[in-house]
Formats: sequence, structure tokens, C-alpha cells
Amino acid sequence: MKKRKILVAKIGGNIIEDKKALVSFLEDFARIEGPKVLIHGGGKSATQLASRLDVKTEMIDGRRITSAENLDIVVMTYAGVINKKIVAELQKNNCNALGLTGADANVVLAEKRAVQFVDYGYVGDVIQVNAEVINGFIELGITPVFCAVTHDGNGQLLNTNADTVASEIAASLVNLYNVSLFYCFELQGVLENINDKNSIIEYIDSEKYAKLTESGVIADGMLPKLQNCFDALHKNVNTVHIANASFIKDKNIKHTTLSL
Ligand SMILES: Nc1ncnc2c1ncn2[C@@H]1O[C@H](COP(=O)(O)OP(=O)(O)O)[C@@H](O)[C@H]1O
Ligand SMILES: CC(=O)N[C@@H](CCC(=O)OP(=O)(O)O)C(=O)O
Repeated sequence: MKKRKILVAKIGGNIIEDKKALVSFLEDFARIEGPKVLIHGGGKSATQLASRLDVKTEMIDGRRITSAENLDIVVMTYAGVINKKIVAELQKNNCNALGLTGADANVVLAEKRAVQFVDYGYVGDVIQVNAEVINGFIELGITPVFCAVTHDGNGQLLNTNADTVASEIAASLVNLYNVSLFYCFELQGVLENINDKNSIIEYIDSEKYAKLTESGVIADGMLPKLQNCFDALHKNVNTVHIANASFIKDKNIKHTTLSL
């Protein structure tokens, strides 16, 4: 039997911080028919709140070193203000959204990252996603909206990169759906030259990915994003794109498509 299509979209901190871009993205997202899931980050907002509270922020390879204080800040920011504002905006646009952390309904179970060279603190690596629960919400006509907070099943909340949450949720749905994963952000795609907004690399396969990483073209948040794209493809997610937030309504704009 042919599988139904589902869209798994992720928006990051730069879109969330840009009120106009966020409102416009959510309007377009709300309009999309059929099953869909939204995952959001908000790293920029968490860093701003930490600074207002005089709490140090440290990122390594695009991931936040998460102390107990940082964890409280990210939970307040991601699961609180950002998640609820997004849900309210989607409701305004007649999209029946439900805001969740990975702890809610036990959808995203993670484990605290073991200390190897770096102690990331309360950062979680995803162990399991409960696709049946996500599908249950969708069957009820509800659009799940996930933030990047997960849990370990023993009462500990954890901070997980939002791109990873999106990749894992997308991968969990492949037995039920034909899954498209869109990473939407402020640029047009992966750039050959970060200072030239038009230098969009339209196709990246595993070989090109290795070359780009080696040459240092890929840096900061783009490192985990691409890793997560390839993880999703290896787990049989059908299509993966990195694109500007407006890609959600206009599939003809230039962007980056990933393949193995
Ligand atoms: N080659 C590249 N092409 C595009 N962006 C890149 C590249 N290398 C590094 N980046 C950085 O990665 C950022 C995207 O990662 P991140 O900030 O985690 O995104 P998001 O807003 O989706 O969370 C871009 O804003 C850019 O600063
Ligand atoms: C472990 C880790 O790094 N978690 C991320 C989660 C938020 C996120 O990924 O936000 P963006 O999508 O806006 O970057 C962080 O705290 O920054």
C-alpha cells in the first residue's frame, strides 16, 4: 500500500528571533494540508536570556554546554515562551497545534551524553521516539510542535540539539509515512562561501559532504545540521532539504537537497 506523505519541518533560532519571518513561516506552515510536525530550536533566545541573567554560554561544535543553570534557562525558553507563542500563532491560523517536549507523552527518550573529551552537561542523545503517539495526535487532526527538550525516563530533562530532534522524529515516522524533512533557516541553503549569500550548493551527497567538512566550508550550527540530514537519510527518510523559511510555500526557490 502506498504510504501517506508527512512533512517534518524544523525552524531555528534566527527565524524565531525575527518576528516577521516567524509569523510568515507559521502562516505558510498552517496552510499546508495533510499530516505535519513542527520542531523548533531557539538557541539564540536562550543565549540572550542567559546573558541577561549573567549566566555563561559555551557552544562546542554547534552544541550548548548545558549546566544545571543553563538547563533551567533552555527549558524556560524552549518549552515555555517559544513553544507556547508558536502554538498560539498556529491556533490563530486555524492549525490545531499541540506544544510538547520529548517528556510529554514520553515521545522522545534520551540519555545524558557520556563525558568523553568534552563534558556537555545536561545534553541528551536520543534513544527512542514513540512514533505511534505522534501518529495518534495526527490522527486526531492535531499538529505536534516539539521543542528541543527531551528526558531520560528518570525525571531528568535534557537539552538536545533541535536539528537532531527533527532528524530522529522524521526517522521514527518512516514505517508509517513517506517522510519529507525540511530544515528551514534564514539563509537560502548551504553556502560555498559564507560571505556570499548567492553561493548556494544545490546538491550535497556523502562524498561532497566529506569534502566540504574537510575544507572547513561547513562550520558552527551547520555541522550538526548536515550530520543530522545524513543520519535521517541513512534511516530512510525519503527527502531532506535545507532551505530558506519561504521554501515552505515556494518549492521553486534555490535551496540545498541532500542525498546519500
Ligand atoms: N557553509 C555554510 N552555509 C550556510 N551556513 C553556514 C555554513 N557554515 C556555517 N554556517 C552557519 O550555520 C548557521 C546555521 O546553523 P544554526 O545557527 O544552528 O541554524 P538554525 O537557525 O537552523 O538553528 C548559519 O546561520 C551560518 O551562520
Ligand atoms: C544541545 C544543544 O545544543 N541544544 C540546542 C537546542 C536548541 C537549538 O538547537 O536551537 P537552534 O535550532 O535555534 O540552534 C541549544 O541549546 O542551543
